Amino acid sequence: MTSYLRITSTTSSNPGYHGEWILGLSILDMFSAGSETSATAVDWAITEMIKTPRVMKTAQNEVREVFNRKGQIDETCIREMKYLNLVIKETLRLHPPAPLLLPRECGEKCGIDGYEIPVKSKVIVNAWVIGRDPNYWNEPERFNPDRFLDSSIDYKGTHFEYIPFGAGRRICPGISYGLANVELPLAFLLYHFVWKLPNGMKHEDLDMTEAFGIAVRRKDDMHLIPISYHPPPTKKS
Ligand code: HEM
Repeated sequence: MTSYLRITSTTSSNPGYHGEWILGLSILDMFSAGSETSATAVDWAITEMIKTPRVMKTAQNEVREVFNRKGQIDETCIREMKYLNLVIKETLRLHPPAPLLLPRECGEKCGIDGYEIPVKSKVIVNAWVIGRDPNYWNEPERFNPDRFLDSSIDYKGTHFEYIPFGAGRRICPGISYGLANVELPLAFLLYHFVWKLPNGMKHEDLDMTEAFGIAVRRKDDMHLIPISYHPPPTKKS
């Protein structure tokens, strides 16, 4: 996204000024890089929770407890939802929405695992495979948010076994905004509805096939039945 560099190197007194056009591009970057990735993460989080009802129940209990206690539903409550945060971390481990990050060019000759990587080689880092590497993760294919309990591993690109937002100078600049775009919709979906599979379908039979693309979504849309949740009446003092 060269637009970020160029916006600082041009001024309105400059005859070649393209500031508005570049700003437009930056905003377009935000929408294109930010919406598909966040939507994909919400989609996979719901899918994994439907497949693992214990996790759905725990997350839903937490969200309802916080919202009902606070008496309001807004982003200030999200910080209290520790388990929801674990669910999102685990979702991004198994389903990093941008699984191949951005391509890199090798700046100097180096070696990885006995392979010589010549200078100027294009290098693609597979965050999807790294997140499922049995050398670093116990039962890597299992959706288990508890693995992040008491763990210092986070999204900031310093734990190379977990890089859903990438790492280094090209790390995603939209981490906080991206997470908010996942946390809030998920909290609302968990708060307001009980989710059921249609036609007597069992959660064990859920199809988890992925569709290949820049963002890796579910191959087929998931159909769920939402049943409205009615909060308990508040006690009058
Ligand atoms: C759950 C949400 C998101 C995920 C998982 C995600 C993931 C990523 C990843 C993996 C990269 C490549 C990093 C690398 O190669 O090291 C990236 C780049 C980028 N992301 Fe995000 N992203 C998310 C949300 C957002 C949002 C909300 C925005 C904007 C507001 C955004 C803006 C960008 C931009 C502009 C880049 C390119 C950075 C560059 O060219 O150096 N992303 N993102």
